Amino acid sequence: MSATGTANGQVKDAEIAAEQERVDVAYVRLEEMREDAHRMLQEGFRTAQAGTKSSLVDRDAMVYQASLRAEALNVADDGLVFGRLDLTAHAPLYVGRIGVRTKDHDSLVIDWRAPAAEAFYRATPEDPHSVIRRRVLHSRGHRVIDIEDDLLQPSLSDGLTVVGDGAFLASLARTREGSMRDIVSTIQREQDMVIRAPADGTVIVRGGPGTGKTAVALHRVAYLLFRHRRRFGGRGVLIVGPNARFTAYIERVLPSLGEGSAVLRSLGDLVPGAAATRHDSPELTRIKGAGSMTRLLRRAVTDHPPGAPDLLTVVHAGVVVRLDRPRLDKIRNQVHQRSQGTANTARRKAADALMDALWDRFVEIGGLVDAPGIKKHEFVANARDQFGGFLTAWWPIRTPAEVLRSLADPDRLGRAAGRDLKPAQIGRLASSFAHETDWSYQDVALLDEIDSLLGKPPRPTRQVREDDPYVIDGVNIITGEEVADWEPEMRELSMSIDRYDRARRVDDEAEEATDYGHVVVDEAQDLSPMQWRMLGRRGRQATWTVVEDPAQSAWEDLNSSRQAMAAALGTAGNRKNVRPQHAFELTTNYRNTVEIAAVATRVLARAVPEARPARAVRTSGHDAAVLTFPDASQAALLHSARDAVIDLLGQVEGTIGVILPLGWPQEEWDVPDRVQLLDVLEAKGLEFDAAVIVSPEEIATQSPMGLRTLYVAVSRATQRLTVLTTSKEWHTTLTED
Ligand SMILES: Nc1ncnc2c1ncn2[C@@H]1O[C@H](COP(=O)(O)OP(=O)(O)OP(=O)(O)O)[C@@H](O)[C@H]1O
Repeated sequence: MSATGTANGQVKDAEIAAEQERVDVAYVRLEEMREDAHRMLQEGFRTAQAGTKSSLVDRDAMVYQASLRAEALNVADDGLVFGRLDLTAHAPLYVGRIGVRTKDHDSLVIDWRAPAAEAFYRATPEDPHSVIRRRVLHSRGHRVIDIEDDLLQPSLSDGLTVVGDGAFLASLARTREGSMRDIVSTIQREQDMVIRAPADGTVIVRGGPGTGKTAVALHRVAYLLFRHRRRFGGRGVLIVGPNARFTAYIERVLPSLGEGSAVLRSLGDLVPGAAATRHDSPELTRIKGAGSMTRLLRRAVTDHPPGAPDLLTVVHAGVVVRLDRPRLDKIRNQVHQRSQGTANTARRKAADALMDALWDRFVEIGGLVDAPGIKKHEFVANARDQFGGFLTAWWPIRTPAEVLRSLADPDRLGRAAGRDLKPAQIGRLASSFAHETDWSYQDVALLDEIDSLLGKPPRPTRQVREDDPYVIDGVNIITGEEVADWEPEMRELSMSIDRYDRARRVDDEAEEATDYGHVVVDEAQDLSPMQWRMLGRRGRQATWTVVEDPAQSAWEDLNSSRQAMAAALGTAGNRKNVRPQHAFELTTNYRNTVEIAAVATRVLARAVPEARPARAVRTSGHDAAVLTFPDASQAALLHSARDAVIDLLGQVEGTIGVILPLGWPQEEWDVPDRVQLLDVLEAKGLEFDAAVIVSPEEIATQSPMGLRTLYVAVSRATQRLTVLTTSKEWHTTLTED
């Protein structure tokens, strides 16, 4: 039965009041659960005072679990219950942010991720999953303010009231506050299929702008951590987005779902100690991102390091033994070949090889005639004392940053590049590495590659090994570590320090775990092969969720990138090892109004003629404004953009994004904080209530994938879009079908 007319309001109020009673009961119980969690936390701290080592470990685990729980319970306090299902053969079920049970373990609210909640998202009139009526409860804090019903089996609905007036569509039109929100109460069926897809292998999600790819990927993380906590909670979940602006935009979603344990990183800050601050030019991006950089970097790591000596001289029994540069180079090459390029780890091998070569040379030049009967180990013991300093300079322990900076020398870069690059490219690439203070996004992937080629530096053992041949005058010349002749108690102490260090390293940011159980990659269409290699190293055993829209790709050579992606995900290679892959497509655009989507579709038709646009569902009655300023200068266009912003400030309440071509000045405007100026690459994945696009003609032509980048720009707005162009032709392109 559908309530109509003035009665509608009263019926609805009565229904809301009834739901409120039910919700209040859940909140009372939630409060008790929070008290329990706090008691557990305190219990944990009391155990700490008891003080034995094993109780400390128990304490840590207990406090950790209890604080996670307390956090999740706090988060659930806002809009705890958001759904109700009336079923054919079961009492009504309530769906909420977390599961709530009575003291006797009867279910009051089921967690949205639990199997029983699936029907809330999946049921349709064609496939009702025994649901008669689905009801969404909209709340503010503890108060239910609106309800919206869907009747799935009208023939069975006797006695059920049906109310609602399109609150879902209305919720899509809400004002944006600058950061993304969770969508638990309104997840759509096709989105739910992705969120609950099998945990094995790889899930690939494609869809146009605004189809909820990012939202869905984040909810999938919450789902996986809830259903497979042991598996994914232990090894960790990594979420990677394109840039720091984007990670700041999405960082509140998981905490709002009670999930604080996933690691969120941008492509620019995946490598500890190297934060990217800029994008390279399209040409340099293409060079640095290409898979052939692997070869170049391997050669750079195995080359003679800058400043390394060209001559080793030792004197034994009056015999002068020399190893010159060609001999030294040969030794270096052999050691690298045997150690497969992990240069830092190979220092001990290098020391051994030098010793062998010195001895061979000593014999070769007749040393045994001058010092008859001398044994190799005597010669070696003597020679070692003389070559400690040489070894540190000739085989230095290097950092990735030093190696990359060393390629600012065009000769060195030319040697490393071999035939992979043209001379002009070498010059431009070399000067890009001369930046002293800032790395580019692509540089970060190169640093990571170098890190894997260098391997870990030899680790100090903190144990005295008097018999270690490389301990000279109390210093281990391989690791650089000082070793005193410690008393046994000291040895004991040093070992426990070591244990402590290892334990601490787990939550030390600089040494964070690099092999995750699950990796989520957002905006994956933009990744270069080198970036895929960087991600692959963080998920060697991982399952993956990859989210992308090829039509928004800024990366030119999608094919090479696809191969690198398959290698990272373990979906390439022979059939036996191939991990299963589940592909999904999202088809509804929840962000743009129909009017804004129409402009985006016109750009898409030029950028990727064969692509199918997603379907926008919300009409606003406001067409996009495409304003033409023939022959306007950059300054004049920026001035007009500012005027457009001032107009928009009166039209929308939330955020306004001014999207500029790459390299345009992002000048200071005297405008409220809700206005942001950014370049097109920074706009990836973001959304604003209103967007102002400046110079589509320049965005479209300033890189080979410019049209696709423009497609990103025009699909950011939820309510209003203004475009400023100097070109009549672009005016026509954007306004006429
Ligand atoms: N089921 C839903 N209920 C309510 N809002 C939704 C739903 N799905 C998506 N949205 C909203 O639509 C907007 C776009 O979602 P999202 O940013 O995840 O899209 P996307 O596919 O990642 O877009 P892009 O490709 O442009 O990065 C967000 O504001 C999101 O909250």
